[in-house]
Amino acid sequence: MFCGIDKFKEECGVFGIFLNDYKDVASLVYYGLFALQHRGQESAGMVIYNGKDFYIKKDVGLVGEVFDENFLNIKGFSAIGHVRYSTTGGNKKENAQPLFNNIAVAHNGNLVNADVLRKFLKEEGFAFQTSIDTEVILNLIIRYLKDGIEKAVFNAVEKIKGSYSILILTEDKLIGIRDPNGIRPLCIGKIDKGFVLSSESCALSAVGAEFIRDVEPGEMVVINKDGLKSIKLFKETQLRTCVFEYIYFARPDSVIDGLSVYESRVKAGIQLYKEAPLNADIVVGVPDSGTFAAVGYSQASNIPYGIGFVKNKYIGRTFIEPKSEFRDKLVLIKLNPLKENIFGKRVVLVDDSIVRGTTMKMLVNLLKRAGAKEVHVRIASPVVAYPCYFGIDTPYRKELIGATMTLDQIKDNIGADSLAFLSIDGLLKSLNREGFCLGCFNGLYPVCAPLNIDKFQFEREN
Ligand SMILES: O=P(O)(O)OC[C@H]1O[C@H](OP(=O)(O)OP(=O)(O)O)[C@H](O)[C@@H]1O
Ligand SMILES: NC(=O)CC[C@H](N)C(=O)O
Ligand code: SF4
Ligand SMILES: [Mg+2]
Repeated sequence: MFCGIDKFKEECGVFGIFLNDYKDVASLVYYGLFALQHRGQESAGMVIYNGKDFYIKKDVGLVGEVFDENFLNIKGFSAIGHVRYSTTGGNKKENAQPLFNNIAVAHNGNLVNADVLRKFLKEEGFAFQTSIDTEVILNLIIRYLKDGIEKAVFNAVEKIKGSYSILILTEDKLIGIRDPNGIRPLCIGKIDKGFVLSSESCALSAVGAEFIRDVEPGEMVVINKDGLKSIKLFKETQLRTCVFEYIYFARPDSVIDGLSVYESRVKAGIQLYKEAPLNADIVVGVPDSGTFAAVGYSQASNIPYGIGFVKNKYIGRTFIEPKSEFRDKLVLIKLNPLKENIFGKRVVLVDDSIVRGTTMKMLVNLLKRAGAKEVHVRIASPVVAYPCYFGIDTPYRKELIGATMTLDQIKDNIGADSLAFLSIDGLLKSLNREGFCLGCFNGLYPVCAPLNIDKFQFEREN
């Protein structure tokens, strides 16, 4: 798959629908998952309920590859779907979500105490079919199911720690839960005589649903034929949305917890100019996610924005990575500099983030070879110096360029004429509110993070 773990990987996306009519729920979830494809490209899956039976389809691959016409023609009342980027447990068919055992569960996030709970459940006789943390959630719910699904969910979330936006599908209910810190997004939409739950609002538009609101941190929403009810699962909650959703992960046409992702990126670019101004001839953004901050930097500086790179639009994230000496040069087939705009110019090169620094090093080099007189790098987020434990597959700390080098060393390493990152204060100013997880920038996480993290910890047990 694309690039191995050499940068922050996306997370997962969940999408669910509950209708009072017997309709094409499979197609609707398919469209929803398509709109969330950027959140996970390893595997996809869906569970449909037609009033009598559950139908399940999941596999490794993209949304467009996993579901066939026969499956998508199944009609029903409700369905949930998932796109996965693995954080606990490898990328294989058994680990694809939703998980199913009379109820279906789809999870975005990562548990930090899955190991203890898995051991506890195994001692109680629960069998595990997968090596993912999500199965702990499913088995905990099943353990308490005799008291009814709502009570079972309540008891299960009391035990799990970490980040989770979860969808649960039963014969008569669609349930959505967001962890007490609201680390991963989840929102509610209205469609015909029913409701939609989605990781991001961009997927609501894809099915013609109308955005109602975000699920609150620590809230459970239960949807059935009588409508939607809300239950508070925790006494104490706080909003700590992952700030990287705004910086890089989420689609720019989504609005998360009241903030437009697009606007937050443009504003980060404006703030970046205020903190690190300079004179130059052209502002260039790194496609895709660096583009918006570049527009902001250009607006604030009055330096014209120009296209600096042409991106090969067929380079999906499923690009097979050849195990060859050219591995490091993958970016060359993704982005090609536009000499006409670059030659002889002082360029401000803006990207949303630097993780390992491999992308930026090559892009600076490409611009210089295309005749740029100077290349000044501006990054619209602070230095990533700590890993993430909450649903992002991060490189180890020693592989983060910001954890091992000073600013000057990074500048020299990537070959830039100057380099500046947005400060944490500046980032918060551009977002214009508080209530974020900033763990990968300051090492302070909303939930105690484990000392050792091993994505494949359960692989060896099965
Ligand atoms: O420092 P690095 O480890 O090289 O990673 C940082 C780069 O990775 C991301 O882009 P990515 O290529 O994943 O996707 P994009 O096209 O959506 O921006 C991010 O936007 C940076 O450009
Ligand atoms: N990226 C995610 O949200 C992953 C969800 C879950 N931890 C898994 O590995 O499947
Ligand atoms: S550590 Fe970083 S990537 Fe992980 S949830 Fe917090 S802000 Fe997001
Ligand atoms: Mg990028």
